[in-house]
Amino acid sequence: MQLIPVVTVDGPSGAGKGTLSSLLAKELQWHFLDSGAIYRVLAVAALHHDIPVDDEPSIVPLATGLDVSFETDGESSRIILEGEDVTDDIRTEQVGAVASQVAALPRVREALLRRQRAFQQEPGLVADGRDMGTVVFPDAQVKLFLTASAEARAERRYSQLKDKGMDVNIARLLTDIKARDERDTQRAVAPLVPAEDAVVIDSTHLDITQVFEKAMEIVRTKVR
Ligand SMILES: Nc1ncnc2c1ncn2[C@@H]1O[C@H](COP(=O)(O)OP(=O)(O)OP(=O)(O)O)[C@@H](O)[C@H]1O
Ligand SMILES: Nc1ccn([C@@H]2O[C@H](COP(=O)(O)O)[C@@H](O)[C@H]2O)c(=O)n1
Repeated sequence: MQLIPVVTVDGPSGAGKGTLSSLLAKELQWHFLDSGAIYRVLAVAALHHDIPVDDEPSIVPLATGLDVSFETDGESSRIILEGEDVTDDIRTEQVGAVASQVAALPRVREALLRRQRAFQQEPGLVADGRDMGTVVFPDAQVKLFLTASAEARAERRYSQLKDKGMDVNIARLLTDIKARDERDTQRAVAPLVPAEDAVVIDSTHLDITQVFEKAMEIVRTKVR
């Protein structure tokens, strides 16, 4: 049986995983899984339902029955949670921080596994996250680990949020990024770590096109 090919892109917050993964998915004409969006939607659901972020027994059923749909219409895609469009709401730094707390709960991660694996569909999948190559798709044909210095990532996030007209402070962003790195790398289950067979790309001094070309070079050698 021919396995449906998967390219995983893991790495810390703001490294450019989403940007790279969507470019790869477009180039290959494959599906795209933004697994962070699932954790972010769960964080918003917990906030909506007034569930404390460390209340694992209440968040597990919420994760299992999460009423979310990812609606794509040509170039644009919307995320609908319990009938409400949360596409923009999930992208705030506050929701990112809550998502990383919820994501540290082992049974919550377990509850979201099947939902993520369901994205592996013909003709292939590009999966973006923290544990795509280590836990969710351990048999992926290509595993990339995209990183960059915390300072470069904070600057990128600063420009991104400024462009959206948001009032942001770079020192605060750097502190938040370091706190998220600490939580994501130190958690007991599925910590952020490169898979043993991952190729590490440090994008600190690379622009988006250079990262994309490097990644495509690796993909071409492994996927036919
Ligand atoms: N190599 C790069 N050089 C400069 N800017 C970049 C590069 N890669 C991505 N960016 C910019 O950095 C910002 C963050 O990128 P992106 O959202 O892809 O990161 P991410 O790793 O998916 O973050 P998160 O895990 O928090 O979702 C975006 O504004 C993107 O355009
Ligand atoms: N596979 C994943 C993806 C995400 N997380 C956690 O969710 C937070 C938000 O993710 P973004 O990629 O959208 O920034 C992130 O900080 C992780 O804590 C995860 O654990 N596993």
